[in-house]
Amino acid sequence: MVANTVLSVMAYNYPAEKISVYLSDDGGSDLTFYALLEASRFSKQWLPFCNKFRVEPRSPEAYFRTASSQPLDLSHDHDHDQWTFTKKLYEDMKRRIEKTTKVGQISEAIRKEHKGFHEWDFVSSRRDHQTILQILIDGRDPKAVDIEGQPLPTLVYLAREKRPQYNHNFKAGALNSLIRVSSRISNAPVILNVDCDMYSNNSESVRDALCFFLDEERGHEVAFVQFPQAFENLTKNDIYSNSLRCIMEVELRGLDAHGGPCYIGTGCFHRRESLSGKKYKDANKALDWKGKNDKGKAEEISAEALEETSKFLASCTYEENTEWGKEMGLIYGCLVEDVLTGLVIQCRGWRSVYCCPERKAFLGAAPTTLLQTLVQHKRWAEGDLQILLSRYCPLTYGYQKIPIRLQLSYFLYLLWPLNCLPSLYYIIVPSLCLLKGISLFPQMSDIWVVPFFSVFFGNRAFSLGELLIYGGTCQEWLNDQRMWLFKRTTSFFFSLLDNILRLLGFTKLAFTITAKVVDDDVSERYEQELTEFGTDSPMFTILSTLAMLNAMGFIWGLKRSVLSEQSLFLNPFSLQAILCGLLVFINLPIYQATFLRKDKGRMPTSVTYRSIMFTIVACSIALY
Ligand SMILES: O=c1ccn([C@@H]2O[C@H](COP(=O)(O)OP(=O)(O)O[C@H]3O[C@H](CO)[C@@H](O)[C@H](O)[C@H]3O)[C@@H](O)[C@H]2O)c(=O)[nH]1
Ligand SMILES: [Mn+2]
Repeated sequence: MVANTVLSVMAYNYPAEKISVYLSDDGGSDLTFYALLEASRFSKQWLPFCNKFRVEPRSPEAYFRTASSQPLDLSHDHDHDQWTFTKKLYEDMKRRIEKTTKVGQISEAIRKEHKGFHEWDFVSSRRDHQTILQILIDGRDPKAVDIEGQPLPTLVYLAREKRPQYNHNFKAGALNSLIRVSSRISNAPVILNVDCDMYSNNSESVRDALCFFLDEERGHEVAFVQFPQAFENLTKNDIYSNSLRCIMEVELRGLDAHGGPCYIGTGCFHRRESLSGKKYKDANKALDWKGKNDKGKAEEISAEALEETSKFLASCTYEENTEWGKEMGLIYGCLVEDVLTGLVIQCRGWRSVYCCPERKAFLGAAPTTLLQTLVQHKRWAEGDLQILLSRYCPLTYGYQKIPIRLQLSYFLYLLWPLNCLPSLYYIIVPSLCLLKGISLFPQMSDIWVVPFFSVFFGNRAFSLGELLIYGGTCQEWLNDQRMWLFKRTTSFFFSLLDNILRLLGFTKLAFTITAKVVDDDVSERYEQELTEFGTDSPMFTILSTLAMLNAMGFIWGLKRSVLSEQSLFLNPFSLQAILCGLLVFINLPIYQATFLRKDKGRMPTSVTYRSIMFTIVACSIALY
């Protein structure tokens, strides 16, 4: 995966000598280093190949998967041979990397191939090691050329120093190390940041982004150009609502109109100055692109010397008593460091741009199980609420710095966690009250039902329309509704709890990396759009308990409204029963997973027992 990410960005349609690619390996693994070494060798074939055949996308894996047979327009036999040869080279490389990964360690023969492997003699664990900095391709070196003699981009491997006693600040810390190290080695004025689970899908993106930065009238105001996140592993009806279709297609465009999209962590081009803490006004004077572009003082010294002298920039102690993480680079202490950093940059007077070219600029891997999605959203929601409660709250921090429209737009996300409270209320209370016989809503014949209905159905119809316009399906909309429900009762609820615990001083931040590898039978169920439970998690206990509660409420509701003498319109319980009915309908996959399914992804019996117990307790309290 990493090799493909790297190759895809090395192969941008842009002069290679102006591109430098840095890989940050927070896992500090020699296997990753090995994969990068293989990629650096293969790039000598791959880059000219991409140019010649106008390859798209430029991740070899993705390209050869879609173009598994040769393109038809190859004119010469020679071209055919080159195409087949490159494909074979790629497959050989892939096989070697997979074999080594399976064995789990680097063989002696490979270790001899590069001096960099010796660094791992001193690595005691992935949480405790020195800085490892290796320049695999030195773009300044006249010998660093591809098979056609054209220059190659610089390629650098970095595993920053890790020590157990230091706080590493997760991704933000990794990016800040990269910013410093790259400023010594290449110091390019524009930085692209891509997650390791994505690849460039469009070789023109660099040029697209530069169009905004270099715009004669307004380019100098632009701090970052954000591309939407898109995923290649979604199912037909996007069962876990991972496409974030509405956010990417509607909301971020809206933010763009209000002063600029937020920074969403990946697929984003930054102006280096905006990341180094400069205010827009100050930076403006220093905007001398040509002068910055040459490699400056690094020109004379050798790659080894450059490695040695740049290492300290990625050490644990470098940031002590500096503004890094506070005013400079990405801001620390927040689980959505990206959104926070984007907000701070905008408040310094810069603007940002949202760029959605027809051909997707980046494609990534979305979570493939329900639990992964819920955990990911818990992390996001937790970070969002953190911003809301911190001194960076857009309303106060952004006051008179960014337009009020933009301040309010941020609340769209920052209020996610608090959303769990009304949702839980509407899920729990009406059901319990049905059991007890308390009527909450007016009768259907009452005039007050009109505003209630129009808000509820108007809102749902609107979201359905939005989704359909942007290419979704009705089933996808239904899945989306279900995921909203699930996220609100679990992810958002837990993120709220965790925030409270953190404010009370009980817990520390933990970044749970979104898992990427799953078993074959799990991915098979994902393809079939079967909701995956299968593990015993408190999140599932909540979902299952609520589903049972709603079912009880619905049964009682039917009894109270249908079996009574009053007509549906006059019965005080009918609205409550309808609400429970809707919830039961949306929860159908849960009942199915609990009572009908036999596969490994069904609801674990432990969860079922526990939730039956909770439901009985809740019902008895309500009834007596
Ligand atoms: O200690 C860490 C943790 C994460 N990462 C990197 O951060 C990226 C994102 O992590 P991932 O597990 O893929 O999380 P996602 O939930 O997919 O990330 C989304 O949400 C994050 C904010 O929580 C953003 O930073 C990401 O860009 C966005 O894709 C990956 O490239 C990781 O390698 C680190 O370098 N060091
Ligand atoms: Mn990711």
